[in-house]
Amino acid sequence: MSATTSSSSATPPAQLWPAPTATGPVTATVQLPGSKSVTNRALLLAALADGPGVVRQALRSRDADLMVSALRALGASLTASGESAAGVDWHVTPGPIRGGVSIDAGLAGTVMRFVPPVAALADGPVSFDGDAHARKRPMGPILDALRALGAHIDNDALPFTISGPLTGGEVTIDASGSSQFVSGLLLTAARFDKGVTIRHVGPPVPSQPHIEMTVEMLRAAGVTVDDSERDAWRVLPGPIAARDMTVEPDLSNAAPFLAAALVTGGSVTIPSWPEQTTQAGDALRGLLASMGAAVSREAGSELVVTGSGEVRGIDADLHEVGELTPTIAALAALATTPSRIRGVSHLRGHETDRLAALATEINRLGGDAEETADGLIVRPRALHGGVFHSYDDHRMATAGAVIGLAVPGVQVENVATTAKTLPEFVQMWTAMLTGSERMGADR
Ligand SMILES: O=C(O)C1=C[C@@H](OP(=O)(O)O)[C@@H](O)[C@H](O)C1
Ligand SMILES: C=C(OP(=O)(O)O)C(=O)O
Repeated sequence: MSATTSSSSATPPAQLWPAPTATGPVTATVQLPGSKSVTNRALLLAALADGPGVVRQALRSRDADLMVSALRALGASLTASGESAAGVDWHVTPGPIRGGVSIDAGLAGTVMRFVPPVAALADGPVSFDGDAHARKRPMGPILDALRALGAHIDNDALPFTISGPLTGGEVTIDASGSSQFVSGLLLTAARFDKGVTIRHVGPPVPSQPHIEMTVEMLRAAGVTVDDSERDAWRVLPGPIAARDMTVEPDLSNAAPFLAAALVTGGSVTIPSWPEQTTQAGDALRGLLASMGAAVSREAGSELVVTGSGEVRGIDADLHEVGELTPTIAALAALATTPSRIRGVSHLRGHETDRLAALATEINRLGGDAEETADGLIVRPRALHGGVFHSYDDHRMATAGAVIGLAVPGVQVENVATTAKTLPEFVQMWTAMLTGSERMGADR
């Protein structure tokens, strides 16, 4: 049958979600499920540990499910209990690391960068592939590093096959494209015979808090990590202790909900905001205050963000917290004064080229956004309705939802892509706007 007569071969129509427009100030308490970054580190460390462990209130999402499948394929046993809106408790029993398997990384940076070092310890070759766009995400520096440490790898990006043995040792790497190159090597390094010493040479490494998260979680598992020298990390070989730990709520996924307080002049409360955390989302407290919000932390560690009805522009270097850029850019598109976002050229290697995507989609709605070499300039201009494309990027989809709060007629294409880290996004967003007192996960 020819393509023109086969309905099954036709491109399916884009799924458009009418982003709800707020009819007044939002007042809501939003409980967020667990952090993607903490969940996927915790699962991987549990699978490499010296005995059975538990990861509690873990995120259930596409990226987390991909990590679970990858670790199972490599020989760990993971069983779920207590599944609720708050997440799931994973009981993880490590096993001998098994080769001869294929891993699907989807579009998950934490799978494509964190799992190959584990696979290099397997007793046979392990193949990796992912979504079409995943093949474009930068992998070269971590694959070169694994080669330098002893592994054989047949490509410089997805798809590739990796085989050990990997002994570890010293390696120099340019991690300016992604902090995940460093985190990926560090997470497994204690299991390499010689441990690992990583030296970064190149423009500054982004997302330092995510590297701190890696180091902190390794130390909590009894691993010796020396990060006293700038741009160098040393992990001694040794056991990774089995733990029983609980995942913090995902503070980066709080961003669009907190942004709703600014856009509508309302108030959004996030319970269980950690007192101390390495999550990038903690920077929202300062960023949203600069854009005009009143931000307070209440007893019992609730975070409350209250908008005045006016969103102010911002000049911010988001190099350390790049994953907050889509929400900040959406707010900038609704602001009364110009904004400049700097330091985030590495976002071109995220789920999509986020700088190009944000400028294109804001301008498609009548806005005035300009890409720079390392960020965006967004100037105030009245927006109109239209389709906001997500590019299979969960944070683009939620950025479209934020704009839709203030601009009637915004339709977000493929909002289902939010399943990467927050499968309940649409229900939680709708509940926030319809005034349910508490919504989201019960933590
Ligand atoms: O290690 C992690 O969990 C992450 C590190 C960061 O990656 P980059 O350093 O590539 O930006 C961040 O943007 C990503 O969402 C999650
Ligand atoms: C960059 C992101 O994800 P990943 O872990 O796939 O790199 C993100 O969640 O913003």
